[in-house]
Amino acid sequence: MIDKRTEQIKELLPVYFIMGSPNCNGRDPVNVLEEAIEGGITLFQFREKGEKALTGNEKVRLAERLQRVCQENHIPFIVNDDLDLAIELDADGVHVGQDDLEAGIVREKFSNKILGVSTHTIEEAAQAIKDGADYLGLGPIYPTSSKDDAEEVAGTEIIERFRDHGITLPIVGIGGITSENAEQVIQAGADGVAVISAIASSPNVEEAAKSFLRANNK
Ligand SMILES: Cc1ncc(COP(=O)(O)OP(=O)(O)O)c(N)n1
Ligand SMILES: Cc1ncsc1CCOP(=O)(O)O
Ligand SMILES: [Mg+2]
Repeated sequence: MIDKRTEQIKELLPVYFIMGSPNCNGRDPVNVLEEAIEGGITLFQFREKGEKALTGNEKVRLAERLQRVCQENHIPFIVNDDLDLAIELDADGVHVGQDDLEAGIVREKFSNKILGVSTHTIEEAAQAIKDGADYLGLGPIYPTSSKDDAEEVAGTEIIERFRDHGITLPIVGIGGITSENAEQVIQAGADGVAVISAIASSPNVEEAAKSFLRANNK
């Protein structure tokens, strides 16, 4: 039986927008986020990484501004990697990968919050599920220029493989996803798509977000 929490998490995943200041082409990330919300994004992850990424107090201040926008619009605010920041801000959740803090430790220290885990193999997924993950991030599905240390491109086959192994946890595909290929990701068995550049770098952020909603038939 699929429980209520799983259903609630699935509802959040259709258009999962991820960004930080390096992804916004010099624009104020607050404006970019407001436009993406206007376009219908369903979840937001603050990922302050890459060239000229903010650190220390500046990072915290930006996170607070973005969190406020999320709160005003009832969009859950997820923090990438940084559990201390998530605890400090009382964020709605954390996303960790295989090189980050162990998911089990995050679950212990940040119980009752949303926990997302990046996995690339069935074994990693089994461990993430044991650790209490709420959803799995699978990718990169397609080539991406938003993550220097990305693993090899996995294609939509990785999603089909996880589903064929009986993994029923909510899944979001990530990496090189555009409104043109998003439907294939959903058809492979994902509950949503996680997107950086196709929304953050778009000349029309609101329209870009809307185009993902259409691709997901939402
Ligand atoms: C939704 C989602 N899925 C996967 C990732 C990638 O996480 P990770 O492998 O830890 O890489 P970084 O994003 O930390 O560079 C993600 N952030 N979100
Ligand atoms: C964070 C991350 N993890 C795997 S691919 C990726 C980058 C996704 O960015 P884009 O949507 O611009 O390809
Ligand atoms: Mg990480």
